[in-house]
Amino acid sequence: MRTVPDFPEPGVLFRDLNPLFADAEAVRVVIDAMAAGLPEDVDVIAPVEARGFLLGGGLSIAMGVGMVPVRKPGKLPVVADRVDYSLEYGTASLELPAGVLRPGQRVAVVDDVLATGGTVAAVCELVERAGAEVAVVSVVLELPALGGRSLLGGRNVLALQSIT
Ligand SMILES: O=P(O)(O)OC[C@H]1O[C@H](OP(=O)(O)OP(=O)(O)O)[C@H](O)[C@@H]1O
Ligand SMILES: Nc1ncnc2[nH]cnc12
Repeated sequence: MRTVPDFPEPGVLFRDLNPLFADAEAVRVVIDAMAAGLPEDVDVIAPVEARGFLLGGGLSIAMGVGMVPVRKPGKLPVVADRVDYSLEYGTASLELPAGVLRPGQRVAVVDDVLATGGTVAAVCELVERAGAEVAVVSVVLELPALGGRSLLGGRNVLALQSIT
């Protein structure tokens, strides 16, 4: 990965994982490590648009479980629920598709970066409001200086790497 200063706005140190995603061996190592860390009783993966989708497909195949994609507004034909949230550089909203996540299912929330935690906290809220359970939040990279875990309560958070 590489660090790009002042993107998408002044003061943000943007951690760009595109070099990782472009490297087949790195992708394999990351997917294998994420899969190895997930609880065995996970029923479904909830990857977050857009960068979480780059991990969700591989992880779904590696784990043998399906996916419920969590999407930005205006993309889903039928919406179960929506949460508005703040992230490191602004505000946004995420939506859960209707009729695919079942109450009681154990969900792995998957994304590339945990920064302020606003994004994955919003996904956890969508999952739990649907009556499902967040078994784990799995990310490639955590930025602990931004305090993301504090927004996630006592939830199980796995990060492959953390940098300050
Ligand atoms: O912990 P937070 O402060 O919420 O930030 C983390 C989120 O920010 C990025 O997504 P972004 O909203 O930039 O969208 P993208 O995946 O479409 O690039 C990243 O992929 C995480 O989802
Ligand atoms: N600093 C950062 N780098 C990459 N993705 C991010 N998402 C939120 N903050 C980020």
